Amino acid sequence: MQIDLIASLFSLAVLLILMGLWMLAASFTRDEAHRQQMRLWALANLVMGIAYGLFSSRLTLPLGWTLVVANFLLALAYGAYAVALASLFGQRHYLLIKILSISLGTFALYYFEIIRSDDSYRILLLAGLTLVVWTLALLHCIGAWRQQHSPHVIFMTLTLASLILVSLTRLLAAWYSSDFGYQTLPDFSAIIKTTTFVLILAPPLLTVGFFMICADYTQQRFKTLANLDSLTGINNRRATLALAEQALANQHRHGGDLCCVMMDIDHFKNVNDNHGHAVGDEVLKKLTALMQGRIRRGDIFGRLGGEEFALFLPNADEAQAAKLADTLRQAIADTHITTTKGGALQVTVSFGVAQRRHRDEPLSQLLSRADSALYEAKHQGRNRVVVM
Ligand SMILES: Nc1nc2c(ncn2[C@@H]2O[C@H](COP(=O)(O)OP(=O)(O)OP(=O)(O)O)[C@@H](O)[C@H]2O)c(=O)[nH]1
Repeated sequence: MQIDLIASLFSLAVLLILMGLWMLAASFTRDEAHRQQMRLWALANLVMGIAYGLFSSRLTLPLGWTLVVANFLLALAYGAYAVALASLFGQRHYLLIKILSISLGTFALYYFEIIRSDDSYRILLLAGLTLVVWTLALLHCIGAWRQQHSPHVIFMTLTLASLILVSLTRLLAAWYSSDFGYQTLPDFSAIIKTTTFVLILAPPLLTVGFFMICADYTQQRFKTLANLDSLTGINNRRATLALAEQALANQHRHGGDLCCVMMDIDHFKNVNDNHGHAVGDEVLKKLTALMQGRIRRGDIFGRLGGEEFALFLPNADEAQAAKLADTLRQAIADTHITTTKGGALQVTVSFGVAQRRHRDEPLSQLLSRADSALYEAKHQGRNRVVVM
């Protein structure tokens, strides 16, 4: 099979520029959390498009300089891919290693292409140094894959692994062949044909993979946001009750105790009326942080709405739950909450505790009993714990 390499390279250049523009446009409409990474990737695609455009015009432009500039742009674009990946996955960038590899590669290119006109060493060095950048990109993907087995991260990992394999093959081929080069394009060896094919295919595949990972992340972020209370950042009512249902189902299966603690800030209306709604919001946030710092990892804590919170304690009986509730109550009562408006204020909280009576008691009933206990605490004068 004869491959028209020049036409393939030119088509790839056009494809990459179009993909870059598409990614850039998409970055404006997508979740802002990944906007910067998408723009960096888009820029890399545009740069890579220019690089492949230069490669395709190698027969019309001065060959040596065209190769040096095009390969430099290519390395830069792959470096940007790796940085965008690291940033998307929230990992270390290893910027210094990436910059060093790209700089060394460019210098080596210049030296072997312009000064010594030695194609074998050019390919050898370029393969070696791009290998470093691709390996880092691969490590970023493996790191992300370990945290979550997303099919798109696996796709990206496999594409990068193929690139690395191809790069190694070219490296070995360059090492063992003396007249290795592209000048006799239609006749070049099967190894070069295959590896070039993979190299050409990789950037669009990686771009699609990157876009899909961004889409996955956006979906996950929105899912998480839908479960969080926007003011305090803890579970909202829906998420709290869903987690509580899970805890009840676990208790049903494995046994053990389970308690529900309902809490409500006392006379919170006065805080709003006397200090303003913004201060009320600050109080809600600070009290949430205070309580969150004092509960166990496996406990389920959430804001049911307004100034009402719920805490579900797996493997805790009534006495333990009441003890924890009283510790929280005391800690809150002792805290002077400083607000951005200046001055400190103190609030108290009432607590209602109920233990699940039997393994079949539904959540609604447990909540209702905890709520009655809370009502009783308010009725008895507030700032207290009542067990139902
Ligand atoms: N700042 C702020 N206030 C809120 C928020 N949600 C509910 N509130 C206020 O919380 C107050 C609740 O008042 P009430 O239900 O009368 O209860 P309370 O004043 O705490 O009195 P008791 O519960 O009987 O001790 C109302 O003034 C609501 O406007 C919020 O997100 N931010």
